[in-house]
Order: sequence, then C-alpha cells, then structure tokens
Amino acid sequence: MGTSAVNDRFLRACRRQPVDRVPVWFMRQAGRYDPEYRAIRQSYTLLDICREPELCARVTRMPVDQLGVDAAILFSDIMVPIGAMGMPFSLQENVGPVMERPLRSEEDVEGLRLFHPEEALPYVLETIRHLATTLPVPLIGFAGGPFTLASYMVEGGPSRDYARTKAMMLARPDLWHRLMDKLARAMAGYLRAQIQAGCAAVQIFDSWVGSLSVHTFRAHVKPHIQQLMAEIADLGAPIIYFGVQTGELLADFAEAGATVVGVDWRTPLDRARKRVGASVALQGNLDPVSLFAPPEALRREVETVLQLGCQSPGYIFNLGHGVKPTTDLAQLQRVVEWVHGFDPIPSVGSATKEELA
Ligand SMILES: Cc1c2[nH]c(c1CCC(=O)O)Cc1[nH]c(c(CCC(=O)O)c1C)Cc1[nH]c(c(CCC(=O)O)c1C)Cc1[nH]c(c(C)c1CCC(=O)O)C2
Repeated sequence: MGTSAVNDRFLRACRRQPVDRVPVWFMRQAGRYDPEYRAIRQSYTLLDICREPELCARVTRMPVDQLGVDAAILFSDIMVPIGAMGMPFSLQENVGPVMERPLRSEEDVEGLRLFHPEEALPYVLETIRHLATTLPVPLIGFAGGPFTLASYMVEGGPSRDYARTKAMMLARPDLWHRLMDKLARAMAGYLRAQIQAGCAAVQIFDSWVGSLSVHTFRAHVKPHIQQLMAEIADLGAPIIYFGVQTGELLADFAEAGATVVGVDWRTPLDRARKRVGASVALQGNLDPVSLFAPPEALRREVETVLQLGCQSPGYIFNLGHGVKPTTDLAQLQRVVEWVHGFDPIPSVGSATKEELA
C-alpha cells in the first residue's frame, strides 16, 4: 500500500499540496453509462456484484482503465450496511432503494444493530484488500451520511420532500438523535474498517442533507457528522463530505471536520472557497447534464470550473453530482483529457514547475 508507483495527485490535492496536474474522478464513475458494466448487469444484480470480491474489484477498476481517472471509488451502495443493521431493502431499477419495512417507531430504532464490518460485510473488505494492492491510483471508500440514510429508512424509499423524516426530527428530537447517533457510530466503524483494509480516502455521501434549513442542520445533524468524522480522523485518511444543494451549509461542513468539501454545480467554486476558508480542499462541480452538450460547449464548461477551482490550493475536479446513466463514455474521456491538460500552476502560489518536477 502507498507505494510510489501509485499516482498520488488525488491525495496530494486532498491535503492541499502542490500537484503536477489537477486530479479528476467522477461520482458514480462505475455504472450504466458503461457498456461493459451494462453487460455484467445482464447476469448479476448490483448486490450480487458487491458480494463477489473479484467481480466487484473488476467493476471498481473499469473507469480507471477506460477513463484515466486519478482515483477509484469502491463499487458498492450506501444501502449495503443498512442491510447489516437489520433493515432489509431492495434496489429497484430507475427508482432506488426501497425498504421492506420503513423505520417509524421507538422499537425500530432500538432494534438497529451496530454491526462488526468484518463479520457482517467481509466481502466488502476483501474487495478493498485486493484492490489496495493492485490499483494504480488511490481507492476511495464510502458511506452514506446519517441524514441521507435515515431518509431512506424512515420514508421507506426515495422521497421528494422527506416529510416523514423531518416530522420525526421535529416531533421526536430524542428519538431522532438516537437514530442519528446509531447511524453515525455504525458508519464510523464501517469507514474505519474500509480505511484499515486499504482505502486511502473516504467520502461521506450525505446527498439529501441540503434539503434542511441551516438551523435544523446545525441542531439535528451537524453534531453527529462531527462525531462521525472525529471517530475516524486518527487514521489520517482524507474525509470528503458531499451533499446536493448544500451551498448554505459549506462552512459548517468544513467546521465539522471534513478534509475535502464536495460542492454541487449551483455554487461557484470561488464562492465555495470563501465560505469554507483555506484549511480544506474543494471537490466538484461540473453540472452532470453538461456532458450531454456538444464537445465544444462542454469544454467551455470544464474550463470555467477549472479556472474557479484552481484559484486556491487543494482542488479536485469532479461533477456536482453523479454521472447520469445515459452519458456518453467518450464525453467523460474528453473531460479527463482536458482536466489533465490544464495548467494548475496558478493554484499553487509560489511553487514553480521545476520544484514540482
Ligand atoms: C443516494 C445514493 C444511493 N447510492 C449512492 C448514493 C449517494 C450518491 C448520489 O447521491 O448519487 C452511492 C453509490 N451507489 C453506487 C455507487 C458506486 C460507486 C460509484 O461509481 O460512484 C455509489 C458511490 C452504485 C449504484 N447504486 C445504484 C446504481 C444504479 C443501478 C444499477 O446499476 O443497478 C449504481 C451503479 C442504485 C441506486 N442506489 C441509490 C440510488 C438513488 C440508486 C439509483 C436508482 C436508479 O437510478 O436505478 C442510493
């Protein structure tokens, strides 16, 4: 692990160190846009792939070989550990996670198990151990954020307004805090195990946390996120915290202990930088829909994002949310080429090209 043969520009950017080129990877970079992935999905469900370490490692590696990205993200789903906590679910095509039975009562919360990752999800850790010694780039592990996981558990599936989740939060703050505390502790244990198995960094996908007002986020979620990140900080792996529509929460994300703050496309990266300060790195934030534009128009979008991102040290190029299933693979390849062709030097202040060589 961590040998010099591994391309480390992603980890350097996480730590706000000078880089030779801007690192790039894509949220949801393994998936349906890729014909090879679709072919595998003819014979295996998503959860089948997760449970087969060799196949899972192959799927994780595909975007590294095909796109030339600077990091791999473990192929899994934020719901995988929710099964291990005792809540069965299915992943339904074009819908998302659907719970067998939603979580609604005091007893439901008490019944959630704090699982041992090595016992409950050995195949995840086996996949990581295999990848950590064979990938040419760092491997990112991940977990869902407590609010986002709770939203699936309480609603029973995807939701537009998270009405039941917010109702529990406001009507039963005691119960809500017990649920958040359990989820934060379970995900901290899960992320610790992933890092110990060989993940070089982790991302917390709190995709739907941007649906909260700033004051409800601070009162009902932030302490648990802070706790989660504090519980894994001693391992030294960068922690990326990301959610959609979280422009107003970015300063709180940095304050809660993130090493890297993920930004969606609505907030310009220079504005995000002003909000988070100089002590964290930024990741984002090309609108995933711009990948449907003709190459010349896409290129202009990529350049704009790069110029804003590179104004300060510590920048990782990514989309503002996941790759859409109908995206053309060639467009992603072009983006990687353009990002790697961009001169990041203005972003590193006093360092010269010779010093970096
Ligand atoms: C909210 C969320 C989920 N899962 C995830 C999130 C957070 C990220 C985000 O906001 O996009 C995270 C996730 N899910 C998946 C990954 C794999 C790693 C990667 O390539 O990024 C990651 C990081 C595989 C997957 N997870 C899923 C797919 C697509 C379906 C499939 O291939 O069978 C993949 C590749 C299914 C899934 N699982 C979930 C949804 C909403 C869906 C999509 C439903 C659909 O459109 O069909 C829950």
